[in-house]
Amino acid sequence: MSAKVVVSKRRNVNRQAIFLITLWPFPEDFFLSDPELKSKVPLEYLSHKEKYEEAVRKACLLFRKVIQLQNEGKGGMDNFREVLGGQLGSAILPDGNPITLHYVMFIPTLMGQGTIEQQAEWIQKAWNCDIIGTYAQTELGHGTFIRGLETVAKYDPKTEEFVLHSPTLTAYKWWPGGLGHSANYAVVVAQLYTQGKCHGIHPFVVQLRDEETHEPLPGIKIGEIGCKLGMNSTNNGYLGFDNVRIPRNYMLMKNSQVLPDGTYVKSPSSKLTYGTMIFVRVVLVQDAATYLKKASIIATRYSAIRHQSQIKPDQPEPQILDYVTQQYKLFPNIASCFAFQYAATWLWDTYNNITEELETGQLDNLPELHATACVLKAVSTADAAQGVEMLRLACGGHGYMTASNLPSTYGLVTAMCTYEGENTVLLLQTARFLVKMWQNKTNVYKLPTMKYLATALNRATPFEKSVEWVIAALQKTAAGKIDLANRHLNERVAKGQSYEDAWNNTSIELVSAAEVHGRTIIVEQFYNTVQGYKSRVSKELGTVLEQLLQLYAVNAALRCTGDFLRFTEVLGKDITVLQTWLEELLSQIRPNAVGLVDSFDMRDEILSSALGCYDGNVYERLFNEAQKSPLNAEPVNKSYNLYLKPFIKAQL
Ligand SMILES: CCCCCCCCCCCCCC(=O)SCCNC(=O)CCNC(=O)[C@H](O)C(C)(C)COP(=O)(O)OP(=O)(O)OC[C@H]1O[C@@H](n2cnc3c(N)ncnc32)[C@H](O)[C@@H]1OP(=O)(O)O
Ligand SMILES: Cc1cc2nc3c(=O)[nH]c(=O)nc-3n(C[C@H](O)[C@H](O)[C@H](O)COP(=O)(O)OP(=O)(O)OC[C@H]3O[C@@H](n4cnc5c(N)ncnc54)[C@H](O)[C@@H]3O)c2cc1C
Repeated sequence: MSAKVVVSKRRNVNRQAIFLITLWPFPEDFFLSDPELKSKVPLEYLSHKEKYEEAVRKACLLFRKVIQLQNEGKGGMDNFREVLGGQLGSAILPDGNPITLHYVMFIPTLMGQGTIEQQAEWIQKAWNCDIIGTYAQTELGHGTFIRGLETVAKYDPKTEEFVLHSPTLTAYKWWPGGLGHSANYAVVVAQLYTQGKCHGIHPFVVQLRDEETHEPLPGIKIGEIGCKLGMNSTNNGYLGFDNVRIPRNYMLMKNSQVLPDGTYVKSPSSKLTYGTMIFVRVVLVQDAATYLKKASIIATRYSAIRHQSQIKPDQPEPQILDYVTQQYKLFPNIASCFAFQYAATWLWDTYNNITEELETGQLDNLPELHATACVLKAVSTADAAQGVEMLRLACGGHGYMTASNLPSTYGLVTAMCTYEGENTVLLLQTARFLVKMWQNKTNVYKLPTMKYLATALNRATPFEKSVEWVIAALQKTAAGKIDLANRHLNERVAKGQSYEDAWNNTSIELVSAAEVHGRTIIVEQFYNTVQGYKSRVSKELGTVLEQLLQLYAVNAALRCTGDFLRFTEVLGKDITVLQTWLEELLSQIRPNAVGLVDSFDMRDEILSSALGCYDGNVYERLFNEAQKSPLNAEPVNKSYNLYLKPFIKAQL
């Protein structure tokens, strides 16, 4: 990963804004210049079935090109990450990729949960795409509470096979990407029974379809779940089993095993089964940054083009970018792009370090990684979804056009708040960990993202207009909220409630405490990154990064004013200083706004937006896109003579 300075000079605003980005040596042109990866007809004018068929065509070509690059020694996992992620991936397949799960969850699960022998058996086939897999965990009746999953896998020692069965309709797998018509294998998460005892959920490799004819195998009931808010080419499917037999060694046995006679060998930790879910949550923070960057570019460039109303009666209509309310919609989201990018990079490095430890049997840091991945996925995806919607609204009617690509981007980013762990549930997971740390304070000193909890509660944080103060105030607020929630938990238990009831009755506070903890981590990572860059970049870049950091921090503080007044020494007058500081920063960032989003370096083909093109020819592009509507192929539609005309005549 090489960091370079990209200088973006906008001719029509004649300003220089530079932005430090991490450049992946990724050959975008190799994909974007391929005519076969372009849609002949805008997707929105295809049928549901045509959209899926077009997505499969493109996905196969996309991955064929990635494998070609790999065979030529031009990159490996990074290329997959680029074509699967929210940048190039969603540009080529804006309605979702039906093969994503093969790479994002099927292969990682084989690697994370399979023995060496099983990896040898399955991984090459999967990498060669001899088989296409998905990850089938969620059921019609359960998505969050995976210990409640109903699909069963009963071991038959006579034949040394597992029998998979869906005892109820709610046991049907429901949601897995690519499951409907694309994948022919799946990792299926099921309740394992052997020797008459249930040992909880475990992962199994199951063949779903014939490798030649793609026909569903006997006992397999399979299909797609229908239209959704977005991602309608992802081919999310359903899967029911009617006593389907698989060999014993189709149970992924890295962590726990079933011996030929049916003896169950327990895993060193039941949590290791959850490993795949951490990986995706970690990469989703990067995707949240990517989708928010895309929407920020579109809305900021459009705001520089759009002229509307008057600020002064004798003046021409200004760029809407000059309205402070518009700047308030745009600039904090631009700052969030940087914040989530830096948090994603830090989390990715942390994940890789801890995953290496897990390989050596060291589980100490797994709980903190889980808690941190949960809260950063929840906060970044929620903020990104809210931000994309705010940026769409900032573009007025044209933001509501499909041609703006903002509705589709919203459909992609808002799904992230649900999949890979619904956000509230993940925040509660983080809260569970925080309360445990709080109750057992000796552990807190060791954990990097937690050590502030040891001192923050009793530390004086007199107000000052600085990022350092905001971080200290957020930390003190997080500690105060965890402490208060813990006290309310104990009070409820003392009044006779069970711990579980007390937990449920305190859960609003617990979720809120976890969220503030997450924001503390994000601001601190942003701060650390900027401090690290300042000595290595030009003064002007350092100034811009500092402005963005301050904007992100002061906006985070203003979102917490109620809690700040409760848990820190801040006073009402200090909140006024924060508000004024925010307005000063909006004005300081205004000259660099377009340059900053330019430096996200997303080409027009990636943006796929009539509003966000680099040349700014918004109106011509909107009008040209309108001509692609099939309705415009003829001046009078047949419905006139069939319905309208008789209707009108009948009224005369
Ligand atoms: C490459 C880039 C491209 C990106 C493209 C992306 C496209 C993506 C496409 C779409 C893809 C979408 C694909 C999909 O959507 S795949 C389906 C995703 N589904 C989920 O994420 C389900 C969410 N539910 C859960 O995670 C569990 O059921 C929870 C945890 C909520 C409850 O469960 P349970 O009832 O058991 O909870 P417990 O509270 O008793 O916890 C028990 C203990 O376990 C620990 N624990 C729990 N979880 C983990 C964990 N994960 N790692 C490590 N540890 C973990 C926990 O701390 C606790 O420890 P302790 O406190 O007892 O010590
Ligand atoms: C686009 C998309 C793609 C997906 N892809 C896959 C896939 O490939 N493979 C797969 O296995 N799954 C997949 N999923 C399913 C996804 O993982 C689940 O939707 C998710 O885990 C949430 O579970 P659920 O839908 O059952 O919601 P529920 O768990 O029923 O949640 C519904 C509501 O109940 C609340 N709730 C639930 N439990 C608690 C609790 N303990 N405390 C407080 N509130 C609670 C939630 O906060 C939420 O508000 C996908 C989902 C989507 C939207």
